[in-house]
Amino acid sequence: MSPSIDIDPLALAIAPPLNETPQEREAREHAEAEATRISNEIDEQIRKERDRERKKRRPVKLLLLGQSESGKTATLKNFQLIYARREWLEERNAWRPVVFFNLVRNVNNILDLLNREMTSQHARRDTISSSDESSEDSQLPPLRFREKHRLLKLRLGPLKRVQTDLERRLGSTAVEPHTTSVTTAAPFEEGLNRPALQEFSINSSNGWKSALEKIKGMRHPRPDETEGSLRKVKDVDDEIAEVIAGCKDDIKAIWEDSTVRELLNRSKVRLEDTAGFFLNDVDRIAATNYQPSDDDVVRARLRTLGVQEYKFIFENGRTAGQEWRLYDVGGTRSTRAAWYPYFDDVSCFDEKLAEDRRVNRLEDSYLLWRSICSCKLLARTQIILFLNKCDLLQAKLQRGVRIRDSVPSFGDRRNDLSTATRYFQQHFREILKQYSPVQRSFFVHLTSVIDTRSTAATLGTVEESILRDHLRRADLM
Ligand SMILES: Nc1nc2c(ncn2[C@@H]2O[C@H](COP(=O)(O)OP(=O)(O)OP(=O)(O)O)[C@@H](O)[C@H]2O)c(=O)[nH]1
Ligand SMILES: [Mg+2]
Repeated sequence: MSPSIDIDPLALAIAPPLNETPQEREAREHAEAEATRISNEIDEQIRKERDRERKKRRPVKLLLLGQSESGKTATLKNFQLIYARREWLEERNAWRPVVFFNLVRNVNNILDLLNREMTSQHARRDTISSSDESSEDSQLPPLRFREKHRLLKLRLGPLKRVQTDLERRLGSTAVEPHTTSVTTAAPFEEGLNRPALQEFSINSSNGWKSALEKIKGMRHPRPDETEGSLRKVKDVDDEIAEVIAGCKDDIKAIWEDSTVRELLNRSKVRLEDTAGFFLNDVDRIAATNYQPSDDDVVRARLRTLGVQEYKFIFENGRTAGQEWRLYDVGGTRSTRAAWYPYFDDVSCFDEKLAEDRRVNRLEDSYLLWRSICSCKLLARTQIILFLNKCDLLQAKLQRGVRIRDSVPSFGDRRNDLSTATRYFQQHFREILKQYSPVQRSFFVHLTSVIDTRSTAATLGTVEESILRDHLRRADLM
């Protein structure tokens, strides 16, 4: 039998030559050691590179903060519109009932006001002798309501039921709060009583995201759902669209009526500035075949409850494949939680918080900003300030509203957009400088996030800056 069977050919190949001299042996061993060292170095480099890649590929986390109605969710929608287009298109139609709901709510707000005024005119007429001469209203000529107004009220009556139906479907995210038990603007104050946990849970089961999921689920039935139940949902949708389409002319008539406009003026109600305003788009929306446009979706309003986590992978651009996690928090005082880049609204200097009418919105913003800047937990976090709703600020100033009437320190400065935004920015910058535990840069953008085109450019800059910060941290880790 041949003994070669036991010999490993590889061992044979790398075995030192049999007639090796001591010098040759030393040279060989030195070369082998050098080769091992280089190989280990390469392995180490590969390991480090992989590690760095892994850290860089960690999701970028972005927390959207700001008062209620300051435009956080609208900003998130802009991110989705630009960077996750496919998903956006899949979701776009699910916003149809939300736009219907917003439009119907606009109309019902007018009807409520009209009802109240007409009823109180009746009551005043009945007690004319005891009228209050000193009241401001009595100095103005009474509004003249005609048969037309009575008929409009009657014909638009079914929209009340439509609103109730939609409210039931969308859940509490469709209801705007008018009171709060929380009296602080600052979410990070020491000793602050933390609100009930359920308000803060991620993916809270009653926020706008789940309302949307529910609507989407209704359109794409689960396998266990019968065709009948799907048809029912579709019927309800179409029925609502038909009722609204049937009211189109009356909706336009009530919105364009000069007496109603005067009533809104006297009541200091500016529906154009309210969340989810669609009365100027009735021709398009009050149609049975209505499909929301991109802009409609950005402007549609559902309140955020708790914290809504929204994940997406960049589909295109330099960072395609990078995961981003956006946390969209509810902005009412009772739902303010752990907050990051801070979004705010500057058109609000003369407005009060919806949930607490005693509090000026700008004052509340300053307090919030201070609380975020001084928070030790966020000391090394990049903060980006969006001074949002600049379009509404511009319109307000053009109407002649004077800033100094609500903000005395504004003094005799020019009452125009650039002076106002410079003034507000300066104030936010000083707070940042004074209250940040560690010095940090001040990043600020003047925005109108319902303008998707200009917001795309802003978000490009923001993306760049956030990623740079993200990569710098990855290097430090
Ligand atoms: N005109 C105008 N409207 C805006 C702007 N940004 C947001 N809106 C509208 O304001 C309303 C409220 O915006 P949201 O994004 O829902 O506000 P939010 O900060 O998420 O509010 P919460 O969820 O209650 O905390 C929506 O109808 C938006 O379309 C803006 O720059 N200009
Ligand atoms: Mg929101």
